[in-house]
Amino acid sequence: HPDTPPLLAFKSSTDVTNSLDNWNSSTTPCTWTGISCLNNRVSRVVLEGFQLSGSLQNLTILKELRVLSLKYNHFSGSLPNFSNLSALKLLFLSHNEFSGKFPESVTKLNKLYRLDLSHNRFSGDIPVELVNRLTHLLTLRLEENAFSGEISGVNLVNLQEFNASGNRLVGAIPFSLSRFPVSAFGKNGDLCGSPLPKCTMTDVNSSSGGAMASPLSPATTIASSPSSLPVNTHNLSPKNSRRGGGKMSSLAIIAIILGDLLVLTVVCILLYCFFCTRKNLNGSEFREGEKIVYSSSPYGSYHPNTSQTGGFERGKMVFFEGAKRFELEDLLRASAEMLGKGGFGTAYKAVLDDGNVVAVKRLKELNVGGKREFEQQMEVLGRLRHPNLVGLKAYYFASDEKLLVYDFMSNGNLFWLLHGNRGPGRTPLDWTTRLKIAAGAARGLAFIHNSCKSLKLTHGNIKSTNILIDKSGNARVSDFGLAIFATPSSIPKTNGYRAPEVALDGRKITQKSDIYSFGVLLLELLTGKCPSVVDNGGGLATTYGGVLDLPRWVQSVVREEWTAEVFDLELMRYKDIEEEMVGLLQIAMACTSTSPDQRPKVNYVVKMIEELRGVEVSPSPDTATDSVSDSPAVSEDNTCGASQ
Ligand SMILES: Nc1ncnc2c1ncn2[C@@H]1O[C@H](COP(=O)(O)OP(=O)(O)OP(=O)(O)O)[C@@H](O)[C@H]1O
Repeated sequence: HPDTPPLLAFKSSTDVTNSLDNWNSSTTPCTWTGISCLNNRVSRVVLEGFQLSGSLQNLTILKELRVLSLKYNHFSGSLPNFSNLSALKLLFLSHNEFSGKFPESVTKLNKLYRLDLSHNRFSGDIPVELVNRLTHLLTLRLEENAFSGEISGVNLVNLQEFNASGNRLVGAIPFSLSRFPVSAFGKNGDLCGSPLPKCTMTDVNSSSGGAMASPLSPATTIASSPSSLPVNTHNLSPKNSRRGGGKMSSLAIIAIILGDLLVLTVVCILLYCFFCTRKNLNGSEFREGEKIVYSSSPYGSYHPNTSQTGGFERGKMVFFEGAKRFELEDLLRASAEMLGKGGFGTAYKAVLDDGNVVAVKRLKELNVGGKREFEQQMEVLGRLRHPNLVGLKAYYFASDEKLLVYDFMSNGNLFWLLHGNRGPGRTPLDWTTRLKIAAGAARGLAFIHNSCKSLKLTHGNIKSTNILIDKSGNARVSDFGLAIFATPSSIPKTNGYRAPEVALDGRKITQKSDIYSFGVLLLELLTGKCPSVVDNGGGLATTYGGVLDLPRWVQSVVREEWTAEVFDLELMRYKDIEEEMVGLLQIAMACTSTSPDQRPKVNYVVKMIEELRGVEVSPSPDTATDSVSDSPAVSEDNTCGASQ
């Protein structure tokens, strides 16, 4: 095994008491005390309190290492160069006797999200600029060392846990750290600013001997972005601000003016490009805020006093019970904005003159069949009313135009919540919300599956863009029942959610295949990975038809007994949720069984999800009244009635 030699060398140089007695070359290291593997490479070394001493040098060639925890040992000296351990996510070295400067090589580990160097003998300045590169960092523990100098330039927005008490730090506490308790800064040289008392002239003077003498670090002095300035203005008294004036502040002013001019120029160029592009756009469909988006449709020349529109047949607008009525003309007059294009057509948000907001789906050429067939299907769909479904309010049918009018969901879709804006400014999707969405979507699907026993209704296209979030934050399933109109191009055979029997044998969509898609959706919630794109990160992805096969990937990781590895990094910040995450993972894996017969029925799926936490993931009390539609949920018989 490639990792055996470095591990045995590590044992021989550090394990004087022979605590690691089953470490020998006759077995694979994956079975040794404190070692776990992923894809047959050592991914985890957890040796806490084993009385080990000496150096970590031999561990630095374990390239696949993700977790290294050596708390409560007697390791000493400087840390070796860790930059080779580029997969490292968790590094716990507390309660040892490490010394020397802050280990700069650690700041190159850009996947790191927990770093604990506390209770050692590290000293010297903290290289703030380098530490700021660790943008994923959730934990930074440096307490009980001998670090000195300033931390005023620290800017780690994602940090959940921070402690620098028991050091020799001085100067202002930056704004990004001011949310941590007083205890995180206690027993230091002379720190000041929130949460500690305000900085005074003396604080500034006393810290001026350090390497970063002024609380105005060079980086913040030249920043023209307002976000980096409150750190200093917030913590300094006006007197101190004046003191920092003179040469420095005129330089700063010039830098700010130049920066702002640059920003202004870029904005002007962007605006110019934007308006030029809009001018050149062919057709009106893509223009936001325009009165009529359907101008390429026959309605462009519709005359209200005749039943014909420029040679086209005038169709009829059919409303479902409880939906507020409006005329087709109202819809055509509405200002509209395109929400997106899907396999079945284009969706628009339309604001009617009376302020009512609806979503209009303009179907493209589909396998709609005749008018009667279309109407029958709409009658079935229009009667489905449930707090976890997006209600179909009305439809319009003419030979050349088919429109579906839905309640508009103001909080976007699950795809965007999970994958949108994955970067520094992202708001993470917390675990409770994920669980609530999973439960809501399961209930919506259950209502579809149960609503008409004789028809065995299916959704046919479960995926994260079809799980919308209403104004109360509840999940609502949309786009149900359109799959029967699908043409080969409207739903790709392999979109990551497709059950294998449908994708490979072309068998028809069933309730069992819906359950498979729902299982993939649960995996998407758990892993944060997008099933409909090729995953290029890490070489772990198992793909078929060019897209990530999320169930197969998860199974391969779980088989390696490294279940924790599948969960979305974003979820690592929440404590005590492992049990619920593993519970939901088991449900997802049952739903994505390759054999349709082994997949659970939807009622059972709902029950299992609800039992993960109980009442908290139930719909909020105001859900029922949140529906834009006034009509109550209909009975089974009503749903079947129209289509039989
Ligand atoms: N009722 C609605 N309220 C708010 N947004 C909606 C509504 N219906 C659809 N959308 C959004 O409009 C966009 C396009 O939706 P659409 O259903 O046309 O395509 P899709 O979901 O990407 O693919 P498919 O056609 O395969 O379902 C999506 O971002 C979707 O979330």
